[in-house]
Amino acid sequence: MAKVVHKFGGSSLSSAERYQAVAQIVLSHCRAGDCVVVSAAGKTTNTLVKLWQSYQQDDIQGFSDILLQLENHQAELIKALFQAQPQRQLLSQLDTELQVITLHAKQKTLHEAALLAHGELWSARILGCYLTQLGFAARHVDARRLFTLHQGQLLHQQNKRSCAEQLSERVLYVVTGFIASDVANNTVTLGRNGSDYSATLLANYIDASAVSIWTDTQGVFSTDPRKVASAIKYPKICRAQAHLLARLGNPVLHAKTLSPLKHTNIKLQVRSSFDVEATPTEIVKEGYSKAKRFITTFDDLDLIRVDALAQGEVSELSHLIQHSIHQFTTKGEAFLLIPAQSTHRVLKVLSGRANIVESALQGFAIVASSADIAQLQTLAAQLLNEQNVVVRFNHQDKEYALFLTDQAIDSDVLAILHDQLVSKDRELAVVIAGLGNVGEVFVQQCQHQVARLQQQFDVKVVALVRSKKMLFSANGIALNTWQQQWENESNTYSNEELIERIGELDYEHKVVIDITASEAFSDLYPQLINQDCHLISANKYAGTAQSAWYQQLCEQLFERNLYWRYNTSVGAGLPINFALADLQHSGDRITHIDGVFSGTLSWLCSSFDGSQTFSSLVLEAQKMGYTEPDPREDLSGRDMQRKLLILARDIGLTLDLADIELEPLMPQELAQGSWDEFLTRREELDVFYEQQYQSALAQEKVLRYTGSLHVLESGKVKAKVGIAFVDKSSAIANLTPGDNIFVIKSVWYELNPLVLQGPGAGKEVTAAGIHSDLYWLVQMLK
Ligand SMILES: NC(=O)c1ccc[n+]([C@@H]2O[C@H](COP(=O)([O-])OP(=O)(O)OC[C@H]3O[C@@H](n4cnc5c(N)ncnc54)[C@H](O)[C@@H]3O)[C@@H](O)[C@H]2O)c1
Ligand SMILES: N[C@@H](CCO)C(=O)O
Repeated sequence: MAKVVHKFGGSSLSSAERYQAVAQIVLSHCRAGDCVVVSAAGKTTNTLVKLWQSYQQDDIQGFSDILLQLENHQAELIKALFQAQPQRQLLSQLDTELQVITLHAKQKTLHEAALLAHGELWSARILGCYLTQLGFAARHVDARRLFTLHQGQLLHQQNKRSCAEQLSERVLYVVTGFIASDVANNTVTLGRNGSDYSATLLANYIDASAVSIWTDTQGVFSTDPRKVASAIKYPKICRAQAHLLARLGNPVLHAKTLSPLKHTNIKLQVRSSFDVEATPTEIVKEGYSKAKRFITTFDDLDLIRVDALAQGEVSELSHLIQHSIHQFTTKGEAFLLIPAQSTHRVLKVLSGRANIVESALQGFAIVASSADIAQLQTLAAQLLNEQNVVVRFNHQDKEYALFLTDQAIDSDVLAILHDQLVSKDRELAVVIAGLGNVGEVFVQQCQHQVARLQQQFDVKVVALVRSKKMLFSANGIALNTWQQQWENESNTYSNEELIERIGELDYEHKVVIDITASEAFSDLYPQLINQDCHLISANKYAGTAQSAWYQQLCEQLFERNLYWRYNTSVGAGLPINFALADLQHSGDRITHIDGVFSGTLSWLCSSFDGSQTFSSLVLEAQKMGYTEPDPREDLSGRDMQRKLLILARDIGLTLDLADIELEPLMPQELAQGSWDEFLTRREELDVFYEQQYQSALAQEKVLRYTGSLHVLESGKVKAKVGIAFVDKSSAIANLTPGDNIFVIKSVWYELNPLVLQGPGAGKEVTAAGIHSDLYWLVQMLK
């Protein structure tokens, strides 16, 4: 079973209550085999650093005071969490360790990293024992036995083996963060945010499926939420943007934390241990999240120009000063942004190769998609000018723009920048399934139509799905070059992958447009609804599924506040569903629906004059894109039966297909077998049709295929689709080939019915009808 690594930072473990809260999280979120990585409790590392400094300064009194402070804090935690024997044992272990520290200090043999390691060792031990006390099989582990470095480089193969050997039992392992050892068994630390790094490293070594970083913030925000109340918490951001933010010094994630995940599928999330119910931020792989906008601020930085930088030099410097250093090149010159208090150390290392360009700078960087960055930079410059903020240095890169200023960017200015620059547009991700006759035309029309919708809503087509392959791009597919993108980037997929990828989309709204003729695809609707997708269907299968399934689908949509539009499933682009809905909204009661609801059958019956065989006309209708993929769905009357059922359900009737009588327009025997077999027997269809045609003529009538639904006084329903011989002068006899006609009677339209007539099939009108559904969905979401 896939393992998960959970990491709890110091703030999550700052008191006995916090340990108890963390233990509850572990009990509800972890299983045997998972790992929990812990930092030192509260400010323990800072106190240990002070202890080290007093040792170095030979401050004996200071040393013993700080040691006592540490002892009191740890003893307080132990006494609050344990009793009797476990308490005595933990206190005695603590006492022994403090005595060893005192002894080493006296002997002048203390080591900095080994001293700092105590913070994590104590938290792992306390949490491990506390979980055991609660009955959870847990064991604390010293990460120095798992992670070994040689000359500053982690020995990945060896570490992977150590993890496999030492973390093989079905218990929960509570592992120390931050620390490792070198090949001579000396303690080394993994640097700033080292525990996060330990967690992702461990996840890589044990092939975990996910890492959760539990912290005191709720996730990753568009800007500092303590300064800007309207900061947006993003449920998903992609790794590249998280990495860029980290390089720019944003404190939520460190660049190093992300590196062990680089070529893996391990999921990473940042979530609050103080608010377990809050939605976390997931850091997802490229393509699984669209680019977000951020403003990250800087304080007290120096800008230095460097002659030449060796490979890896910036990360070494960054390690030295325990802070991210942002590096960039502009006009052929290399620059570094250094926290002012560390500039001296950096310049010393770069000895003579660097000089300060600007000092004591404040400022911010806007991070956004490359398509937006130039426009955002111009807008930011204007806003700063309006706010009288002087820009001392400014740099635009592919995915960010940097503004270094004299004054601090206070909360008011930051709020203005955030309001103007960080998009809060409402967004809709569109997934289009089925690129056949109608689907291809729909995508063509999308170019123009999506551009129109963009004026009201941020609409992006993010996936094109055929039966075997799909093209998925969370940032949006370029509609003018989609065929090319399809050639280069489409992939085979399974339904599970499709649902998972749709679930990963971090858009405010999502819609799946089903232009397939596939029952199997409509079977996915409940899963799509579970992923919060609205639905638009040209496909009739879900609308005509068994009542129980259909009802449940409608309830599921209702519960999740989702919309389902299916304008084109009856009458192609004709607004029949609108007409029925409008009548009912105005208090009317519909009693009769009669007419011709099949474009194919309308065209066939109106076009047939005996000059060519009926089956050759069927093939022509197929070519024109009127028929279902298998035209027998039309000839059997099944397609029209489906349409009548959809209309019946629209007027509030609980019917199933079996409740609608059906008379086929072809011999029953031709329904079996493949389409090719049908073609070899097409003469049987011709003979059948000719006979019906002649019978109608003999009665001085014409042959049509019609449907009718009557709601009787008693409330009983009579519904039928089948062959009809109609008067030559009737409206149905004189339909333009391919047209549908709906004759609606209601309480208010009783003697003079409401009639709706027009093309009932065809690629263009149907595709346009689906666009109408998309338009109305956007209006409903606005
Ligand atoms: N043709 C019309 O005039 C018209 C009018 C109204 C409604 N419709 C409905 O629109 C739908 C499409 O009609 P069409 O004429 O374009 O049919 P089509 O057969 O030309 O196209 C359907 C496409 O869906 C694809 N497909 C099948 N299963 C799939 C799956 N599981 N996932 C993704 N794609 C899949 C097929 O490969 C095919 O390319 C049908 O449900 C039809 O009833 C058509
Ligand atoms: N085959 C269908 C397409 C529209 O649903 C028809 O001819 O009416």
